[in-house]
Amino acid sequence: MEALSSTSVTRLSPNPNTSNAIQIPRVSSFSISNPKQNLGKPHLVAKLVMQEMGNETRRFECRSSFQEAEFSAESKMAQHFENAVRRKRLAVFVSGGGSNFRSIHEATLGGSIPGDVVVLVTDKPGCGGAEYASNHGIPVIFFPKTESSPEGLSAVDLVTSLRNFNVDFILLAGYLKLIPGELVQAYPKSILNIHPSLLPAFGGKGFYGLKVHRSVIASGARYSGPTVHFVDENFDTGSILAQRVVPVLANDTAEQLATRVLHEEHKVYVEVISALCEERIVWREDGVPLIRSRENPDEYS
Ligand SMILES: Nc1nc2c(c(=O)[nH]1)N[C@@H](CN(C=O)c1ccc(C(=O)N[C@@H](CCC(=O)O)C(=O)O)cc1)CN2
Ligand SMILES: NCC(=O)N[C@@H]1O[C@H](COP(=O)([O-])[O-])[C@@H](O)[C@H]1O
Repeated sequence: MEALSSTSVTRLSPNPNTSNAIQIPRVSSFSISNPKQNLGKPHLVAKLVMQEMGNETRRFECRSSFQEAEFSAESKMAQHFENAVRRKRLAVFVSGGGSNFRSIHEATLGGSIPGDVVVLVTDKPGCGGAEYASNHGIPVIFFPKTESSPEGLSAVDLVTSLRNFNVDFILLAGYLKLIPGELVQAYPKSILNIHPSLLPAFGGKGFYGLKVHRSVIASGARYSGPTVHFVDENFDTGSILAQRVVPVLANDTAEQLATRVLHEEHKVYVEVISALCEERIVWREDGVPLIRSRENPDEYS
């Protein structure tokens, strides 16, 4: 009887075009060295299929009649190593000054986000964000194509272009146009937006920039703050991932409140993008996304 020194495994590994490997896996293979294991005949090598049970719980199910194989410490380490080392490729969408874009870009350069901004997308080629991108050697794509701007890309061409850049995640940072269904479907659970109010309040069509802060002040709300959420096909209705609270002061102008909120935006967006790139987003059974703490993997926020 011939002993096997390794077991061939079919593994479902991250699809580079999705936020979370678990969603649309791509099949690859590797070996688990297993000197103690004797599966008998070589042609009866067990085919192991990794079943993704969420980011947290993973196990191998043995599809042969021989045995059920537990997810080994070694393969788990291999998975973590692969996730840890591959920097994610980011596309940022902007329409304005781009201070969130700059803070994201600086965090990628400074090491707090394990990813790289590989392309900037804008509907306003002359905006501050596009200028910053050009000055830093980041390619700029013009989107969308409209009657008044026929040089912009169509949604289908934008998806192709982002695929060509091997983009993993899309980050909206003050982008003021509706993201079309084609893009949402091409990047499931992989597009984030930051909005300058505590959603679901003060969101939706017409709520952007200073209009949001004016409405918050006029409402009498005593607290406001940014929300980071996944993008679905409507304005501001995607799953909420993180929020920060700031006070609304008695004599606030919209500009003062905007400055206070923007300060928090820069911090929370970088924190969330770090978690996304480190694959620390997990989806609760009811569909709410949570962030696993880097320091204490048993804690979620
Ligand atoms: N499919 C989605 N697309 C976008 C989302 C989203 O959640 N799902 N978020 C927005 C950003 N957003 C607030 O976070 C937002 C931006 C703009 C508007 C709006 O009313 N825009 C005006 C046009 C403004 C202009 O071009 O100057 C409009 O569409 O008439 C609402 C919400 C990004 N896209
Ligand atoms: N509804 C979308 C929206 O209002 N987005 C807001 O636009 C500003 C862009 O600033 P920036 O260009 O300096 O990052 C930010 O406050 C962002 O939350």
